[in-house]
Parts: sequence; C-alpha cells; structure tokens
Amino acid sequence: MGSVTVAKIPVIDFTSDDLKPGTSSWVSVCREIWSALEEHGCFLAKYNKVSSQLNEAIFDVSEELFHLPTDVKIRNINGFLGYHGQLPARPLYESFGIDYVTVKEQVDKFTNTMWPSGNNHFCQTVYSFSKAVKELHEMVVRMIFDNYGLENKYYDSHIESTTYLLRILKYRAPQENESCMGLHPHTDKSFLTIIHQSHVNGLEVKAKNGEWISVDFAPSTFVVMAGEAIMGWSNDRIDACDHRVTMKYKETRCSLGLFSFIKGIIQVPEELIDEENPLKYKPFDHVGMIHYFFGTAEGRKHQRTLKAYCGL
Ligand SMILES: O=C(O)CCC(=O)C(=O)O
Ligand SMILES: [Fe+2]
Repeated sequence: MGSVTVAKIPVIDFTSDDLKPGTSSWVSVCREIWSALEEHGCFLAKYNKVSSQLNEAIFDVSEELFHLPTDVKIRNINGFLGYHGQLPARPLYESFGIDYVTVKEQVDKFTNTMWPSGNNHFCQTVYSFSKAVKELHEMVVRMIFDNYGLENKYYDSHIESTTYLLRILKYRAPQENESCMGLHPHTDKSFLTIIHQSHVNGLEVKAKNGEWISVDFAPSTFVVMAGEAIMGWSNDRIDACDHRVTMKYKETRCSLGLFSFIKGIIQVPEELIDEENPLKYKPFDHVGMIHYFFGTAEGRKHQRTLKAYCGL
C-alpha cells in the first residue's frame, strides 16, 4: 500500500470572531488557504460553529441510520448520489447520500423515505449540521476568490449556483486476513469537499512527493479538500487532492462529507489566464463531468477525469 507518513497537513484556524473581510486576520487566513491548497490540495480547518451537542447528535443519528434494515437502506438508491454498501469491491464501506441537503424540504424527503412515520430529530440534526458546514464552505470559497482578487466579480454568482450533497459514511473494522482498504485512492469530482469524522482516524491524503499522509483529526476539525472542479476553475493552480481511507484500527469509523457542486457551466476566470498560465480547460458542465465519470467506462479510466472531459 506504499509508505504512510505522519507528516501534518496545515491546520488553519477559523474560530476567531474577528474573521471578517478586510481585517488583517482575514487577509492572513486567505494566504494560508491559498498556500495550503496550492501546495497540498487540502487543509484542516479548526471550526467551532458545530457545537459539541450537534457534533454528538450527528454521529448518533448517523448510527441510527446505519442500523436500519437493508430493504429500507436501499430506498436511498439514487444512482451515484444515493446508498452505496455491501459491495464486494469495498466490503468495509457503506454510505448514504442526501442531495440538496441545505434545502430543508430535501432533508424532510430523505427522512420520510427512511422513516415513513417521521424522525424529526434526524432531520433537524442533519439540516443544522449541513448548514453549519456550508457556512465554513462559503467562507473558504470567499477567501479563495478574494486571494486571487476575484471576489467582487465572481463570488455571489458562484455561491448562488452551488448545491451540496451530504454523504454519511461508515467503515467497519477489517476482520483478520481482510484488507484494511476502506476506500480506494481517488479524487472527488466536487468543487470542494469538507470531511468531518468521529474519533477514529483513517483518511489519508497523498503528498506531492507521492507519500500518503495520515490525517489526524483533532476535535472540532474538518478537512477541506480540493475536488476536480476547483482544479478546472483555477486553471490547475490548485490540484485535486488524492485521498483514500485505510482502516488500521479495530473500531468502526464514521465520517461525513459535504460535497459542493456547481449548477451549470464552470469557466476559468479570464484573470487566471496569462502567458505563464495558458487556458487548460474548455468551459465545462460540472454535472456533465460527473455523469461522464460515473456513467462511462472511459470516464473512470483517468487519474484526473476533468482533463479527459474538457482538457485543452
Ligand atoms: O471518509 C472519509 O474520510 C473520506 C470519504 C471520501 O473520500 C468520499 O466519500 O469521497
Ligand atoms: Fe473522496
């Protein structure tokens, strides 16, 4: 499986109340994000808008969800967006997808599919958690745009076109003689992904030198990872983060991933194209790229799907 190092990925603090556009702390966090994403494709965000009660509740309701019988779980089958589990290629892995999770009616719909007689605690918890993580996402995107000097021109329309999918994931511990690969190496097709986990580590990200870095999540930290869509948008300034999950411990791991997607066409801003950085991608339909990946054998062959889909 290659060597794994315990080298740290950058930790960036989002807990200060003074973190407002225009302040010196804002400017310095913008710089930290920019250097972390260009260097590593990811960073750990220290973020305190998910209270300890909400944190506990989201993992409790996730457990409740995974305890449902299989015939109920598969009601969430929705192509690549829904339930994935009990797959021979990924025996440790199981997950549910809730699309448009920051829209309350969509969370209601998912909840009623799983619990036809209702489960208000599940619904409120998932919705509140997703809204809190969405706020972190919006701040990170604003900072990335700000750092490239593009915030005024592009941020509002970008956020208006953003949708979010929450994936609730569980990895059981491997049995003896079973591989500890929880999730094979991949890049996400999202714009950004934000991962949170319970107390069991397992996520590994690939450094530029090819080594795998094991991510140590301290309490109240979230991993922010670049997906292939931001790689395209940034004209390759930010590379998508290669990552995988390895289950080294004898305990079940639970995690949550908030994936952002853009409705419509993504185009490299003209400000990010110059002689040193010629245009690398044709304008692309984000959803089209995702269908190309999940729906075609050709789309799955490449290390970077986007390059095959619309690279120049
Ligand atoms: O569980 C994790 O930490 C990562 C999950 C992941 O990479 C994914 O769902 O794409
Ligand atoms: Fe992933």
